[in-house]
Amino acid sequence: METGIHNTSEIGRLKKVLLHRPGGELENLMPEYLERLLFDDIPYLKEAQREHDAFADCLRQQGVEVVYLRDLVAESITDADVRADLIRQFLEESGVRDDRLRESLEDYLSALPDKEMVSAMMAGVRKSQLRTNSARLGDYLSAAGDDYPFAVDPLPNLYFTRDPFATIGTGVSIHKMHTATRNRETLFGKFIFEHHPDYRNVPRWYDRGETSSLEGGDILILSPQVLAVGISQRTEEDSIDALAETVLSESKTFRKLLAFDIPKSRSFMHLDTVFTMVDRDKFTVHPNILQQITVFVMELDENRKMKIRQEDGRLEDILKEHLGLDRVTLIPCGSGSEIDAAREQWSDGSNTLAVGPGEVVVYSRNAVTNRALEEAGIRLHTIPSAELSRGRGGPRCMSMPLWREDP
Ligand SMILES: NC(=O)NCCC[C@H](N)C(=O)O
Repeated sequence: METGIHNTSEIGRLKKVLLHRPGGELENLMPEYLERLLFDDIPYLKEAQREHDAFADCLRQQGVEVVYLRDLVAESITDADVRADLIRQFLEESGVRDDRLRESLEDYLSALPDKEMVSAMMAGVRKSQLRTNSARLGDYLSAAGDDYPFAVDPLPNLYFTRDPFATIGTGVSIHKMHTATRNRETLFGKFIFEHHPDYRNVPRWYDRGETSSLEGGDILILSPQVLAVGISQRTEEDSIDALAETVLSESKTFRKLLAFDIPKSRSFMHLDTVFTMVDRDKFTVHPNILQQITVFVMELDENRKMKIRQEDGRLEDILKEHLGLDRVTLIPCGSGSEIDAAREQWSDGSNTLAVGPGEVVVYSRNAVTNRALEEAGIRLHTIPSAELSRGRGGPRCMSMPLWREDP
């Protein structure tokens, strides 16, 4: 049972991982609000949970300890003050302004045991769940005259535990997210890393109070010395400057940060939607963006001043040089077919989770890419993916390593 954080690569043997089993938040998705909530479709919850359980079982079979976000948050509620603080901040960040509504929500949440309360926060609260509780609130709701059905919005993207915070080395970066809907998720990270007995003392590389956005899907740990971070739709250059400054000067091992400038678009929202590491010298990549990636190298010089230079040349050669490898193989999503590449990248064909060097978890639906990975000598653990993939994230997006062996 490891405590604390140890994550020095993408491919070291995975020992402990954080997941979130999708819950009631998916049953609070409505067609009119999908875009704002970053979904393209509404997954069928029961099936999504079955698929997610298969993912967790697959990881356990590989010797990985699986912990769940809801449990870590509940275990962070170490006393009544922490609990009251969590409720207060949650309602404030959920935009609850009216006193009557806030009181009613406080009553509703306070009456629940810790785990159920956390699940209720994650699921969101329908106004209809409150109406019967209080006549005073009923008056407010009918007077307010707005027909928006939620008192508190759901957090449907929580099962993508990769994004709101990220473990790097022995520390954590807690993120300011690009969108308001996902920014609320990071409050759970704040409470875990402030109060959970196993995690409260870990170093902090970035914080949710920063002014520019950074999301975990953009952060890849290529080696104990080299980080890669995407400049993407979700992660801004200023955040990378700040992260580089802290990690390169304060962490024990990291010496370089490679900033990957990728196209800013919904389908390529994070670096890990187009590029993941599958072995010491092998990567899967979406071929359509290879020509559009620019890599910048960030390093501290002998006076501890940040130096940034742009790399020219092929991605393989840049990776070879900075990782000290003799050769690098890029395995294209879609295996050379433009059509399969586009279709399978949309369903996260390039978003693999390594459980050890050369061994990755992938979605079953991406058959063309999966065959290419096998032909390149990668061992696959395939998981079902009809419903989970509707949220636009794959096995890497759905997991946050807490402990990996060194590569
Ligand atoms: N690392 C990732 O790429 N995560 C996938 C996040 C999907 C989610 N619907 C989002 O748009 O943020």
